[in-house]
Amino acid sequence: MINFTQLVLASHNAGKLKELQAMLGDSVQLRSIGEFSQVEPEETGLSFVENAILKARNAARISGLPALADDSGLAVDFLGGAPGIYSARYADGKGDAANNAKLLDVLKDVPEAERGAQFVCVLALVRHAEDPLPILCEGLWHGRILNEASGEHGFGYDPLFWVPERDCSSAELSPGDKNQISHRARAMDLLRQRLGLK
Ligand SMILES: O=c1nc[nH]c2c1ncn2[C@H]1C[C@H](O)[C@@H](COP(=O)(O)OP(=O)(O)OP(=O)(O)O)O1
Ligand SMILES: [Mg+2]
Repeated sequence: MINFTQLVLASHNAGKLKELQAMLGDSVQLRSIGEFSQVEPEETGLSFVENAILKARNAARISGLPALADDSGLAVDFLGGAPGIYSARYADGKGDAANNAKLLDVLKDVPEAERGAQFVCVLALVRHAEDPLPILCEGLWHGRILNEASGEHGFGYDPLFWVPERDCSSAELSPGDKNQISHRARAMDLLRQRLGLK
């Protein structure tokens, strides 16, 4: 069993760091790749898995530490799974508010029954940059896209994502509640099992 006490998180997204560190607890310290480099790798893969591995390898190479990457996004049924791996770049890199505005606009005449969507999270863990056997864990979270933003917590598309099991938006959940049930929580649960942390 590999014993990780320090991992570099291959992400420049502060929301992910907060959530993943809260899920891991004190046994593993996540260090942000921002401590080592501000340069973000180009996400050239065609799948969440490819982009997660690419980001993890890049962070391991730069930091010299084992690296965890999170590639995630929102797959909207009506849009055939878009924006998917392009979720962060949906409004051409203009950020979360612009991404959300674009999604609301694209779906503006779509009825509730056709607004189903999933958050997707793939976690990739590599022991070093050339690791031939990355650990991969996936989590999905089913919900639907609201007609307007609601809630202040979380990040990204959280204000637009209706969570049926809680009858509120993902941004209306407390951070602790979101971390129990989200796509990221499900992927992290599998990762902890794989690492023997539970
Ligand atoms: O729990 C979530 N709640 C709301 N939105 C979320 C969530 N999880 C992913 N998302 C959205 C944010 C971003 O639009 C895209 C991830 O894109 P993704 O490339 O994986 O992350 P990123 O560019 O923000 O940071 P980085 O690549 O440095 O890890 O999906
Ligand atoms: Mg990204």
